[in-house]
Amino acid sequence: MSSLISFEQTRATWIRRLHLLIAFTEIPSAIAAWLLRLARIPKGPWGFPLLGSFPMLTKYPEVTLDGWARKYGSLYSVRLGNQLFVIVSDPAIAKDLMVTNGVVFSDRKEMFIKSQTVFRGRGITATAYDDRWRKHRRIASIWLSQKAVDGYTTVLDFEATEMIRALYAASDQGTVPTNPQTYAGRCSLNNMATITFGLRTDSIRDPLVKQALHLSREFMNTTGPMSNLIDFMPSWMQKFLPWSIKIRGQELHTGLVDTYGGFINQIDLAMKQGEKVPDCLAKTMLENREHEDLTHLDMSILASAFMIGGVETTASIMQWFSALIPAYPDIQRKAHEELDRVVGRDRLPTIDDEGNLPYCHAIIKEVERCHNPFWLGTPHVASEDFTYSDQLIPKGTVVVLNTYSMHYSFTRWENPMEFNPDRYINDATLSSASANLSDPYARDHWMFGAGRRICPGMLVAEREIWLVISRMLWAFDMREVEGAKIDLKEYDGMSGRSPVPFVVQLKERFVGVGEVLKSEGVKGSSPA
Ligand code: HEM
Repeated sequence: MSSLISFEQTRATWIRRLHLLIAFTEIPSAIAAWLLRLARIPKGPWGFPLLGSFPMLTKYPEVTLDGWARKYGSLYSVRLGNQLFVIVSDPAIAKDLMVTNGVVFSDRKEMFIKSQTVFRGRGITATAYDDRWRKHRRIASIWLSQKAVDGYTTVLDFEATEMIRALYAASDQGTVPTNPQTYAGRCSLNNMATITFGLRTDSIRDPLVKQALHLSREFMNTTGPMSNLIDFMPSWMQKFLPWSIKIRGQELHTGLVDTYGGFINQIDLAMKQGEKVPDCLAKTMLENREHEDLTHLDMSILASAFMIGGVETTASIMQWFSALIPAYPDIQRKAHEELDRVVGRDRLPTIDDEGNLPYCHAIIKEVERCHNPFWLGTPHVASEDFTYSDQLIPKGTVVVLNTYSMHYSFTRWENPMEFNPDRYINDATLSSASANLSDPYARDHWMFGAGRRICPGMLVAEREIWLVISRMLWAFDMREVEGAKIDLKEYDGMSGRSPVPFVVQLKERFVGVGEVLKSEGVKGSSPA
């Protein structure tokens, strides 16, 4: 017995040292995983309760969590450093916890990098479930409600056409292999910049495109929900150790405040000088700053949440669509046939056509199922002890929605790994409506999260994505470029995913595409 204790004690000491080693040196995950395996970490249905699973979760944590879900079931726990996580991989459990018991499961963890360093406890997404969150979410809703989105759909329409026209010009009748990623990024950026600041960029060469896309990419690369060991270390370690990620987080914070806080200052000055300022989020915040008690930092970070939450995300779906679709000529043919029949060749599809184009609508849902940019969403936190199915979820537990397992579920979908829009052909709902279905197994997908913290930008996101993808399908026959295979396995980003750089051949689908794009360009004008 005593030898067992001393063996366990020795082992525990070694394991503690091993963790310190990892913490101090941030050694590559593969070596760390090997070392932990040598230390014979105890495994069980509740994951790795004592030792932490960080090294197994650094690259594509969703894949590891999916493997564990298949082994341990739809509700299991994992410990990373000092933090307990519960991983939810089933729609009914997700609904029970995050929707039905939303009063308990709507808090956020104060992540050291995302919440404390980059967003400084602001920006809605990283805010605790408190009065500040309610206030900021209410202000954001003024610009994200159905009425607001209806009001600026002309902007979304204009930017989608602009994007297709720019791609048409760049690809030069399909002779120039083209990477659509920056075009998609600029389209989403212009939409959000118009809504947030009443401004837009004129071309992909505008310096703001580079700066804004860099900031949102850096955010995706530094704020993974399970990828920064520093987030799960004691506060003295966070404070005093020289973590490289800390410097990146601080630089990102400064970049956001300089860039987006700078626009707020310009708008403030213009308003004080009596100049006409377009209606936008920044103007709403400045007009209400005293009444709502908003500091410059509050406004800068709220604006940053729009410029991050609303750019990389929608752009990512447009990019995944562009990367996937060249491999499916039959699917494109079916979409083209539907577009010819319903829309014709004299005009572009619009928002009003969506209900009459079920196959194109299904393609979008299927892209979102197969390539959710946020596989692990933004985790929620239990604000009190909660017992579920006889298992205690202690206060402070981080609850992760494992959408990877839910989207690739063999129980819900036939051949889930296959890209097949037909599975959604009878689902005419928008995802924002599908999220309210009472049967959680009937929901289309979980890309926008769940419960009280569900993405408030769903309505605008869905419209943007529809306008761009339906128009790309209308205008182009998209093919892979010979010798430039598109990689769908690897991807960029820690918290949000987008494809690694690729090129496609964009051939005009029929003679006359250019004429329609030219005339639609004349019809539309930027409201910004
Ligand atoms: C494809 C596009 C988008 C995806 C996949 C997406 C996904 C998400 C997810 C998963 C969450 C966390 C939900 C949860 O906690 O359960 C979220 C929250 C949020 N999203 Fe989006 N989003 C998208 C577009 C947008 C847009 C266009 C905006 C516009 C400003 C936006 C603003 C926000 C904000 C402010 C939050 C924080 C909500 C809160 O914590 O209360 N998102 N989003």
